[in-house]
Amino acid sequence: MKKEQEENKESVPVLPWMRSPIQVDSFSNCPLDKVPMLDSRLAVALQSSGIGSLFAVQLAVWHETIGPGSFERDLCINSPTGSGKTLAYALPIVQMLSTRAVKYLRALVVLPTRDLALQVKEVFNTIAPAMGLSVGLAVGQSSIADEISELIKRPKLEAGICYDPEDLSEELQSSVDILVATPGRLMDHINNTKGFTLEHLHYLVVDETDRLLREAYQSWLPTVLQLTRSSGGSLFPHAENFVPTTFGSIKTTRRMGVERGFKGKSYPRLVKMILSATLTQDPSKLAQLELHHPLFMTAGKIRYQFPEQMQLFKVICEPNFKPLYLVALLQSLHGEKSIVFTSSVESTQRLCALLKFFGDLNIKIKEYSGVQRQALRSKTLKAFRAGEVQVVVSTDAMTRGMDVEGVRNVINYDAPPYIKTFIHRAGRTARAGLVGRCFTLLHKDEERRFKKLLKKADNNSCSGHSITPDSLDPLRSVYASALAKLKESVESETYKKRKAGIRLSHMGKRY
Ligand SMILES: Nc1ncnc2c1ncn2[C@@H]1O[C@H](COP(=O)(O)OP(=O)(O)OP(=O)(O)O)[C@@H](O)[C@H]1O
Repeated sequence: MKKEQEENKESVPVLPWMRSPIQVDSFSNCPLDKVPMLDSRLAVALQSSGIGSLFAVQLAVWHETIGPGSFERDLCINSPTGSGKTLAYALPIVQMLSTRAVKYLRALVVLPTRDLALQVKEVFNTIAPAMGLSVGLAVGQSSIADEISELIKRPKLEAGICYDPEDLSEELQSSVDILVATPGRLMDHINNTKGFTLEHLHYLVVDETDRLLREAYQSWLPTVLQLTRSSGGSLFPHAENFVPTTFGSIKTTRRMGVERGFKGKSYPRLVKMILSATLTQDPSKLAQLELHHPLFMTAGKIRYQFPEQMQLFKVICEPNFKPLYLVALLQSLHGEKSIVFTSSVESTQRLCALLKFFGDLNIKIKEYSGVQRQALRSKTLKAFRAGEVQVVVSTDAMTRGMDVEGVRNVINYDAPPYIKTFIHRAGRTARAGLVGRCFTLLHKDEERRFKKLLKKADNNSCSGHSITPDSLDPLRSVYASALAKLKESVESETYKKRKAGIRLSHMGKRY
């Protein structure tokens, strides 16, 4: 409810700087050889990963960073799902850091989940090595010891000499220039890892900002800002080791009324880039980021947008027969890669079990949710990416940012509760300018609410998609037996759980 109020309240931005944004859609795709000042090594790396031109948002951000904008302002980017926001920030950061003389941790990218962080690291991996830069990951995928050995370089010690551990910690150095992290593991390293420091940080990217700002995660944001804040003298004591590029440096002139006390003075500062397809416009939330003379970049007039190539459909289902409609719909899609979203872990588990009891549907279906082990989630994603799995039934754990090539359909098995959820779920398809379809299964009495929800977004025309009796009727008897099997399996599981619970409570009494 609170989120819904926020969505309505924010339709006209309160903050003056948000009312005159840079319109991203006034830019168009630009071939790499026409991108001003793009390092030729970067162009080669991009081309070898199949990228021949920059998308609109990438060019717009390039303009404000490497181009005339010269990283003068912090960037707040609201651009639709699949429009290429990751490269939009990765490219200028990599190009800027390529001239660095000494290796320090200079760029930090924070994401809300492990899978997203892994994905973003892959993007950096396609361009950073070509520029001599290394990228690290702090997400808790491996043990903390393994992660530390990836992130921190130890000095080579001479055999036979006794070293004071305190002296050694002074000599520890970062092995990476860019770190992609989730807040929890980031805080672990800040608090406990010897040699891990943010004192040389020049770039902070907060991807999926609205989601990250909603969660406090051990006060990660105030901590990062505190650790990178000026302490009176030079903001970055080792800034002299950072050689500014010929394209513009991150030395910036503070403006009066923006940061008091720095009028006319120029010095390096922490550059922030925040991004989302549904960027918050709430002043109190944005204030937490302590933005420097922020520049708002957005695509289109309405904040919530479905990708242009997205087709929206609603499927009206008979009461109690939604699973039947889902199966008929999946069959009509003939094994195209699809994601089915449900409203909860329990709903995901039950729907997956029910689909299995339907017998051989000729479609490989897997479950994905936040309560699964990371290894299992990664395995599912890998199989889905490879096309070995055609349908993933997921909770909203897959809603944001996940980029799986070839997803043609998103199916809202349970209607999305908020427009933000709808935008992010639907945005798993129709990415990078490709076509995609989003189906929402509804009961008749949900239709009005759904219509209201859609009105909040641009590109919102939604057609009816009917599932014909021809495709439903042959499935009815299988459905009845699948339901009976599910009921049986749920009852046996409940019985087992209850029994285990009784045993545990007995043990509790005994010990
Ligand atoms: N210039 C480009 N040319 C071709 N493909 C691109 C280009 N830039 C990005 N892509 C591809 O577009 C897809 C979407 O990019 P990305 O994941 O960065 O989108 P996004 O805007 O961050 O989406 P979301 O809001 O859902 O996180 C990816 O598969 C990426 O490889």
